[in-house]
Amino acid sequence: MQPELVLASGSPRRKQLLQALGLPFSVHPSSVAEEVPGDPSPGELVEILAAKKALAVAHTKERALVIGSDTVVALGDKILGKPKDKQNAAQILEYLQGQSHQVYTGIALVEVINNKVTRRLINHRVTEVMIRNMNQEEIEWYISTEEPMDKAGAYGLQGIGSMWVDWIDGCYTNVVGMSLPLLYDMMNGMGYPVLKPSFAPENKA
Ligand SMILES: Cc1cn([C@H]2C[C@H](O)[C@@H](COP(=O)(O)OP(=O)(O)OP(=O)(O)O)O2)c(=O)[nH]c1=O
Repeated sequence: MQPELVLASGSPRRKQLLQALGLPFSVHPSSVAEEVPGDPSPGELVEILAAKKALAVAHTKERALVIGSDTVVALGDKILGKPKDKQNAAQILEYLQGQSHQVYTGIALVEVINNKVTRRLINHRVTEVMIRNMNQEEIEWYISTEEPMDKAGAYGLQGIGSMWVDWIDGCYTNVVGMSLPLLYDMMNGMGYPVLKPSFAPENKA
């Protein structure tokens, strides 16, 4: 039986990114709480959460390679996820604007064979992003588009938010939700060559 490639994510961006690989896959969002005890660094946090998401879905599979991912934004001693509400989105944008910050995205690959987790590989990448100064009118207008509301750091580099992103240093897809060069390396490293795929066709049922 061929393994199924499964994306353990409800993020439309991650689905679009994974489609770029041209492999058949299914989407099974996980419903884990995005909380981690202690005081992890941003890199540790995104790796732990990516693994948590992938493992939760892996436990429901018989034979699969499950991909989990998590993105946060870090500036100074603050780690920022998605805004809680519009007021919080404004606070985050006010905090980020005018200086560069780091976007961390973790990827976890979990292999399941005969209902057992056989292997896991976890890693992350960091990209530096510079958001230029935004005035009050720009922040309010941007939030009224709703784009910031489901994104770490309250902006979308791939969308309207790009108007205020002066530059990035590092991997673009890492900011948008999943570094494709990292995923490519991890899949190849785990013995699932992207260019010679052997996954089961997508189950449409
Ligand atoms: C910084 C940034 C983040 N994002 C998104 C990627 C992620 O979807 C989201 C961060 O939230 P996550 O908690 O990483 O992911 P999610 O809740 O959207 O999906 P799931 O947990 O089911 O995988 O922010 C962008 O789309 N563009 C950007 O420029």
